[in-house]
Amino acid sequence: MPNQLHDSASEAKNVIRTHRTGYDLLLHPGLNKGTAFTEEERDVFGLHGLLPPHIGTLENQRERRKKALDNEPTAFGKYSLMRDLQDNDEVLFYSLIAHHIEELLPVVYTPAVGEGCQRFSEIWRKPRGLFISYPDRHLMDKMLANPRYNEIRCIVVSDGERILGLGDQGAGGMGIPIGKMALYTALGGIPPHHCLPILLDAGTDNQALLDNPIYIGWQHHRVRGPEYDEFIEMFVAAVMRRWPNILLQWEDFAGENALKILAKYRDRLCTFNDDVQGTAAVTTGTLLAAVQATGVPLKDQRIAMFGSGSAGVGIINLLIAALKDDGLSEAEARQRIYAFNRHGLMVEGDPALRASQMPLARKKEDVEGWKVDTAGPISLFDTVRNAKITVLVGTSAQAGAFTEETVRELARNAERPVILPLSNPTSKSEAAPADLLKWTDGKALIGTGSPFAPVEIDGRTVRISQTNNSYIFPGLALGILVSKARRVTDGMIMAAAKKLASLSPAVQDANAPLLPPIGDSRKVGLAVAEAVGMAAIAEGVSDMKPGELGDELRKYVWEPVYRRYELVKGDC
Ligand SMILES: O=C([O-])CC(=O)C(=O)O
Ligand SMILES: [Mg+2]
Repeated sequence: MPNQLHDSASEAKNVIRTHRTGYDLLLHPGLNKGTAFTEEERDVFGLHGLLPPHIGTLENQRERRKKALDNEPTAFGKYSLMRDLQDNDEVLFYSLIAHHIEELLPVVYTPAVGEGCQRFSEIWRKPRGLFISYPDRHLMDKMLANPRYNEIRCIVVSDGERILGLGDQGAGGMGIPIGKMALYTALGGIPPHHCLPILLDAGTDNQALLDNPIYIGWQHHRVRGPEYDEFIEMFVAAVMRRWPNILLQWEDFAGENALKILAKYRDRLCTFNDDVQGTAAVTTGTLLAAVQATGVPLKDQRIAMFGSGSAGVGIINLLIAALKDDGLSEAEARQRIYAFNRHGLMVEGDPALRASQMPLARKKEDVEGWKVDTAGPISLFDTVRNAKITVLVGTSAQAGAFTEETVRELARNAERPVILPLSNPTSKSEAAPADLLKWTDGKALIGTGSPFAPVEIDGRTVRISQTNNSYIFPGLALGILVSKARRVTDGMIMAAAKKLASLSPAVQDANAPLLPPIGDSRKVGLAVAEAVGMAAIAEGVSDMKPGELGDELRKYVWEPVYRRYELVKGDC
């Protein structure tokens, strides 16, 4: 019997061949069809009696689950139901999402996933993905060796230290790799059995978790310094031994670690950090679209980057590349950007600057002669006023940081100011779109990190675009996997950003939203994947021929439909 049949399904066209029968089959979320097993399959696989007599369809099943969701009043309750469904029947889970994408993405992903992580210990039920804790680090090879993981091609890994804007959630951070990989499949069409979410449990400094008797993680303060670096190194080495061609996505590591890890590993394997590069691509893509709508080229915009964690640094680096594409030199490009840490505008000589922030600081002479209201670090308001900022981007996790005074000042500098409060989840957003539109007389072009309802203003309805990396990472991953890219280059990230910008409704109509509707995310994912694959080929990190890519993409993409099952006799 071929090895891949040993512990997972092998798909040949629309047939699944498996040795599992009875209870064992029904308990496997990748194989379970519930009441949709046919009469013949119930005979062959020994399912009679384990299932009620009704033979259902995927449509019946969706209806049943949708009713249960509709009856659940809270977002967390819905999240919990969807997590259970995913661990019970993956085809049904993805089919339900595909049919209600606008409604269910905010349930399985941001913002509900935030509370899902905070309360992960309350709802932990079944194994999904891998928990690798620091005390178990010497068992890594053994854990990864399980034949269940033979078909894995991509991993999303977190250490739970900076979960969205919610800080350290310890092992509860596993909700994020699970949620991101759900979008790999839902939006990128990546087969679920190719995906492995991993949580590296290096402890937690969240006291509430350390004190909580039902906390599922390692109840210990975070391991830091050389021990932490060694833990990450052991992990990467073990992953590369097991799957030499793996795609490894880093997610929600604390800022300094995120940047350090990315710099250390990006030339050693096929890897990217979504908070650094995915967020950078969606933000740059949105800005490229927005500037077309404003009629003022990117090189003539003045951008305030409020927040300089992993996302802020990633965005600035990609924006500099985009400004250079627009004809500026590196030095001129840097002059266009005003970057903030939590104290204020970063200016050279400030002892509070971290190493990664130094290159982002303004020169002292840039701010000399500014009229400022407050002593100490320069505020966002004073920067907007003095530097005549036209674009405001927030990655600070400081709710309400874009105040009325600041936004009204911004509106004096541009006919159509661009405002992107990107912090997640909704409770951390730097501003609410309804306020931004009110304070700018409806003129602001807005993109938010979390989903927001449309806003009524001056008799029109403004749809709010969700500038979330979900427009990028599923397609980026798909493009990488299909082109068999060996590395993730800056050119591939920029190609994703530009492709997204080209799909913007605002490019056709300056009053339309900046990004395509969430309901089109799957189409966006495919388009981004193709652009990424082409860039990988152009940059020499993929050996595929450009003409082959489209066909390979279409062949690879997985659809949530039930397949016919055949029993394979095995010795296990
Ligand atoms: O997950 C999201 O919605 C966006 C993201 O990566 C983050 O906020 O860390
Ligand atoms: Mg993230």
